[in-house]
Amino acid sequence: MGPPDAILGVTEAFKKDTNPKKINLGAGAYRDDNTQPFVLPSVREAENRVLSRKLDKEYATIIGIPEFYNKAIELALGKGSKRLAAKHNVTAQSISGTGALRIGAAFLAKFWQGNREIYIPSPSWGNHVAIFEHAGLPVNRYRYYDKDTCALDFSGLIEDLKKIPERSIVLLHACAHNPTGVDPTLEQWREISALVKKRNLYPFIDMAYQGFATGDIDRDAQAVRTFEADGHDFCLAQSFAKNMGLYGERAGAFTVLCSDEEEAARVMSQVKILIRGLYSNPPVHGARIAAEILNNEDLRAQWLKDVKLMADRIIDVRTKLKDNLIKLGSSQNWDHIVNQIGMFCFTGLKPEQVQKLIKDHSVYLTNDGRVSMAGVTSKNVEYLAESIHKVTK
Ligand SMILES: Cc1ncc(COP(=O)(O)O)c(CN[C@@H](CCC(=O)O)C(=O)O)c1O
Repeated sequence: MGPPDAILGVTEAFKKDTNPKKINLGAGAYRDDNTQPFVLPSVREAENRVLSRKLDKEYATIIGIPEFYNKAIELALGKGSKRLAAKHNVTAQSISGTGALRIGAAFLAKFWQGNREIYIPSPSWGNHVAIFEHAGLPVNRYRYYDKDTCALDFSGLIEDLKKIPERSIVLLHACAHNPTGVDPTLEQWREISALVKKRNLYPFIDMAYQGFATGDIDRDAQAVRTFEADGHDFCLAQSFAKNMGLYGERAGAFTVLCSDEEEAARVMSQVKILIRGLYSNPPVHGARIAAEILNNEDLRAQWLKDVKLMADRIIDVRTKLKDNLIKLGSSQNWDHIVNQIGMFCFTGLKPEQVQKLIKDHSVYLTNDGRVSMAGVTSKNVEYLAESIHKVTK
């Protein structure tokens, strides 16, 4: 019997709890201030428009719906991208962000001729290890988080990037790092990019939260655009689960940024062969909704308002949680709750404290102390602060 998933298993345990005060801070899925799932108004309207066209249910192409994947990569690189204009990108629709990572893992496992290891941050999203190991790529780590300061361990990151064997693959979170909520500054991204170039490392950028970190889709893409501007070739995984709330629709995109159009044509041929053998072709409905938003200015404008509303609510409850902990007289420094960004807060709670929160207070979070801030609301934040205070004083 295998163990429950470290992240998705938290929600299963939460559902079984009968305590009316229970709080689910497990899976990184946005909730409104009433802890309800939120279907973005832009998504509802886009879906209505798609349905009104009474489209067929035929297979998409192996690489999906062009109106979706062409706009997805443009969202990431920006309308002025020189590499897009030069057709250096190989972009395919994927089964959300996980699927994009999996195509990339399969592609690199088959064709990468450099050092056949991928280095991911310590810590990283729990599923990264399984995705790359299932594809046959050994996973190693580089330092990323300083648990004493609850902030980026930039010197450790740089030191490790200097030691990683040349031509290794390096996984980078574009924004809203999961689970720490700690991102490099733009200046630090520039240093990371220069070092990755100098050490001849190959970047695989995971952008699962574009727009969700700051509420600004361009600002959240700065790391990706810095790497493009610096001339890197790289893989990119995009998810529209969080920033469009299309969790169950599985809308994502996978890109390989190649050296030239000719290489892109060869890479595209191989990506198609891999996808065909993995799942043949992707689901159409979610991609049609996302395409409707990305191709229609009125819906895109509404979407930008929707994604900012989500990001702003998260930022608001971060402040409320910290203020409540201070009001309770907590002696701990909780600055990191407001300094961290995106869906998650890496609280610093130890596993034994997490277990007490779950067992004694019905507050559910992952064992590493990660809190999905989306589960915090103006109604439960006081109870949450009291519970955290009781297990940390
Ligand atoms: C960094 C990162 N990459 C990729 C994904 C995959 O997202 P897709 O849904 O496949 O587009 C997630 C989702 N992580 C969230 C959601 C639950 C999960 O899949 O673990 C989380 O960490 O709670 C993520 O945090």
